[in-house]
Amino acid sequence: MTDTPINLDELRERIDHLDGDILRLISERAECAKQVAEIKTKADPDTVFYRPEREAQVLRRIMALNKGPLDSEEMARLFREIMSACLALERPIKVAYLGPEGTFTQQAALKHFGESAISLPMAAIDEVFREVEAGAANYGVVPVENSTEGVVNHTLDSFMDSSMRICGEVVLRIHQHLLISHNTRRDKVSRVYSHPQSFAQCRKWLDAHFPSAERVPVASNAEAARLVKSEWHSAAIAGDMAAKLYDLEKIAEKIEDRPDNSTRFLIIGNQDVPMSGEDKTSIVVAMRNQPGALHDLLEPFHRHQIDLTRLETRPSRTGVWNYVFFIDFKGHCEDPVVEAVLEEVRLRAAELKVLGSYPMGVL
Ligand SMILES: C=C(O[C@@H]1C=C(C(=O)O)C=C[C@H]1O)C(=O)O
Repeated sequence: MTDTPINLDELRERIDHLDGDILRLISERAECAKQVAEIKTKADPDTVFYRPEREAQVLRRIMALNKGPLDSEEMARLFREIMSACLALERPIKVAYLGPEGTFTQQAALKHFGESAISLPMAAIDEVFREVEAGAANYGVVPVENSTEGVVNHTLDSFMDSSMRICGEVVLRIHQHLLISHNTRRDKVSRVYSHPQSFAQCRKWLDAHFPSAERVPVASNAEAARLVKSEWHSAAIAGDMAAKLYDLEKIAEKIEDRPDNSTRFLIIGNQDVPMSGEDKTSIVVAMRNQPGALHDLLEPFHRHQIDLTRLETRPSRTGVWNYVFFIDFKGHCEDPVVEAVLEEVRLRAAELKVLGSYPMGVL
């Protein structure tokens, strides 16, 4: 900016002018995205318009270019919505998620795909998998691990029986609140509803503030919020989306015991995602039940200096899958070093399945 405006009218005039420019530029961008879609359709009528690796690159570039005063995450969120709207011009993406409406998984789905996506609540994790497998939804969103409470076993188990690929990940900071309805007597709260994971995340806070309230576990935080609506002596622990959906009042905010409480969600789909430059790969490996099996499995990763980000064990359900390990590591399966490691692991394992390579969560 060269000349500094001095009064309110001048500033507002300048803002109107800038808004006109922004509007024109967004429309131009949307025209470009439409043309990309036309080119893609010409090359292949069944093409998928959504490109996770390209979107991750766009967002990373915006964050790197941003000089403030808005912080980079905020700026990336705005661009996330612009991309979401551009993509919806062609065909809105349908995303199945672990419902009901108002859950953190829905929040994760909208954070990843933007508000122009159509989000479809499912009653269980395996239903999310089935909906995407059947083609009724383009993608699915399921929770996989929480920093306080650990792994979501249903999700790992669903991958064992499914051909779904992992197309992305999204990490959400989880803030839990104590919510009441307008007719709850706040001095008479004798019962608290929530999902068991949320109770576990707020255990110390509840022990300190509501030691004698009955804790009633329910299927989701959103369900907890719904129940509170009609009970004058109950409260719910849930997040912002559920609070807004059921119009509840927060009597205590951010009551999670750990300030860094976050949950990682996976995006599942039918797509193999090309390299974005900063990627992760998830595999599931069955090892024979013999001494040193885990060492044999991990040794090639160590030798090739591949950074493991997660290792989980699940009991196998068949004879072949003696020990089943879920491993996440940095790198893409088309990277020659990763290819070499996977080849070595394949020789040592009873079975190896690559669940997908995908961009590391940006937002
Ligand atoms: C425009 C494209 O298609 C979609 C829209 C994008 C965008 O608006 O920037 C990015 C990736 C795709 O999801 C593209 O592939 O470049």
